[in-house]
Amino acid sequence: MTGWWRDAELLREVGPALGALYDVTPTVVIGPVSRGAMLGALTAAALGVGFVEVRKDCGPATDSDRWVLRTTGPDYRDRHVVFGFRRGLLKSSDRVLMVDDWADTGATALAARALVEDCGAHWIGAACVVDGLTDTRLRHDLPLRALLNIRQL
Ligand SMILES: O=P(O)(O)OC[C@H]1O[C@H](OP(=O)(O)OP(=O)(O)O)[C@H](O)[C@@H]1O
Repeated sequence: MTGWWRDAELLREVGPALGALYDVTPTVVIGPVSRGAMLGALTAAALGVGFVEVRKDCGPATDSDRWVLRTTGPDYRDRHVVFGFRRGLLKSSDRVLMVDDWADTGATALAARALVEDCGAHWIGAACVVDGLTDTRLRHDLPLRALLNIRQL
């Protein structure tokens, strides 16, 4: 999928398209490293809001600020990944859109939602390029919306 960004037109259009998946306008976009961060930044720029990178296996040991951290359930590679960011980057008044390239188990998106809730902020949902959810209930429960379903690839 990373080869898609080589196409200039697709690169220009993907941020606005992801940003249009929900009617609610976010005040901030978040995206997990690495591809979610790249796409999230494009989406935030298209929406005219800021962006927060959800970092992987990184935390307060690197600085003195307070962090929020969540460990995923088993993801598509059966890993338990610790995601987080500095607590001060999200305010309780924020409306937060998560962006990623694809979802499989949904473990990454569930951890991102938990982080947003830990900050007392409003979670809008996850916006992905490809919906490959194995547990289809998560599509509604997260919620998760996507530009493509994996069956279309
Ligand atoms: O629904 P899940 O099972 O959680 O899987 C989806 C996640 O996995 C991929 O990231 P990956 O961990 O491969 O990181 P990368 O973007 O750095 O390649 C993808 O970019 C999502 O973030």
